[in-house]
Parts: sequence; structure tokens; C-alpha cells
Amino acid sequence: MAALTVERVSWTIGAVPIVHDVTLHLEPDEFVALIGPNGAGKTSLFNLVSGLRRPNSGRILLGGDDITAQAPHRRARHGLGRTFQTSAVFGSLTVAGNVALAVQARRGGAMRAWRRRSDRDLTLRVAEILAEVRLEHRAGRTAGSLAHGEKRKLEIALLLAGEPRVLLLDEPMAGVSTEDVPALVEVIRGLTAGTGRSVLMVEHHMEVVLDLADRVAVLHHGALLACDTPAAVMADAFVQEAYLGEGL
Ligand SMILES: Nc1ncnc2c1ncn2[C@@H]1O[C@H](COP(=O)(O)OP(=O)(O)OP(=O)(O)O)[C@@H](O)[C@H]1O
Repeated sequence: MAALTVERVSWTIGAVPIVHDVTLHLEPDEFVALIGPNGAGKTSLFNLVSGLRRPNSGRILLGGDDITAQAPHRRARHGLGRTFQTSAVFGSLTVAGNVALAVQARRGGAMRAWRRRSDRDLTLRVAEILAEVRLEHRAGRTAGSLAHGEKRKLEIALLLAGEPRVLLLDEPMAGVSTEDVPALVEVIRGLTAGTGRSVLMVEHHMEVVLDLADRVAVLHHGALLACDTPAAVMADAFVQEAYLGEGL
């Protein structure tokens, strides 16, 4: 069963089609990159999947469950996590403190039971998440003092605290200096490998897309132009003309 299914989804503003009849599947452990020129509808599609917008038609399924009518926080509880282009960390809190808050927020529903357990459980979970994003050595630093690349790792850590099965990453390389890109790429690669999680990532850096993606989905004027292996998409004349020809 697909981890995420976007089925014939369309969204219009007034009479203007912004996302047009998009169908897309994400398998467990699969990494799909969503590319397209500026204004192609990538953020709009993310908004539809995460629930910030409702489609005019079509369905969105997480696992086998139809989540089309669910609010964003219910989708998050269901296993859908999203990062944004802007940072969502508390700069004056430590790195570990930020992650601890996110873990507690996730477990908020079971707070009474959670409180009865020792702080050690929380500390262990925070350490586990920081190890996954390779930020253990920064645990005691304030989040505001991190470089962009490390801040992005922390944002991913906050996402992992929600224990998502499907992650939507919105331009994770934005603002990250060239020398910090490889380390961030390795953290992002680790998000799917053998974890059962799936990733849908919007990213403009083509070398990062080609390195990470199992498949590349190309949006153009709100419609899905292609969704195939990176090699097949790069070789597609239609894609080259519509997207790559316009420059990155
Ligand atoms: N709330 C809105 N009101 C009016 N127009 C909108 C709204 N949201 C998106 N659009 C329009 O929909 C189109 C798609 O925008 P969207 O931000 O989804 O594209 P994108 O592919 O994410 O672009 P970028 O790569 O620049 O982030 C654009 O023409 C945009 O102006």
C-alpha cells in the first residue's frame, strides 16, 4: 500500500487553476523530489497535502486512510510531517530543549501517563533524535547560534519528534552554505533508508535532487508533467523544454 496517495487533486483560486488533476504515489521508504519552475504550484501542492488548503476535487490518502477533510494537526497526528521554508525553532532555547518541547507536544495527548514516567525517557528520546540528525554535539547550544545547515537539521529533528511516516521537506537547502550541503544531504538521505518513512521534497538544487531522489516529479503550470527516475526525467525532451530550458 502506498504511504501517500494524491489522487486527481485540483485546486483553483477563483477561476484560475493552480494545481491541476495531480496524481502521485509515494511508497514506504521512497524518496520523491518535486521540481518545477517558480510558480509551478509546488508549495500549493504541499499546502494541499498538509491540509493548509482544501482541494476543489480529488482525494489525499495517508496509508489507506482518506485524510482529504482532515485539519493539518490531525494529519500530523496521523503521521504526516512538514517543514517550511522559514525556520520554526526557538532561538533562545537550547537545541535539546527545542527537541524536548517537540517530543512533549507530540505526547501531549498522553501527558498524564507521560509525566509519571521518568525524565530519563524524554532525555533518551531527545538523544536518539539528535543522533539521527547528527546534532548530538550541539545539544547544549542555543538554537539561535547554529549555522543555517545545522538549523535545518534541527528543524528535521523537530519533525522527527512527531514520529511521521511521511515527511514533506520544503526547500531544505535554502540558505545553506555550499560547504554545509553534503552533511545535510546525508541526514536527509538517512530519513528514508530502511526506516519505512517516505519523503516528498521540494528542492531547487538539481544536484541534490538527482543525488537523493528515487523518483522526480515535475510540475508545470500546476500539472504533473512527469514522474520517473531521475535519469528518465532528465532525458525527457518535454521536461527539458518546459523546465530545464528555463534555467534553474
Ligand atoms: N493564496 C494565493 N492567492 C493567489 N495566488 C496564489 C496563492 N497561492 C499560490 N498562488 C499562485 O499559484 C501559483 C503557484 O504558486 P506556488 O507558490 O504554489 O508555486 P511554487 O512552484 O511553489 O513556486 P516557487 O518555486 O516560487 O516557490 C503562482 O502563480 C502563485 O502566484
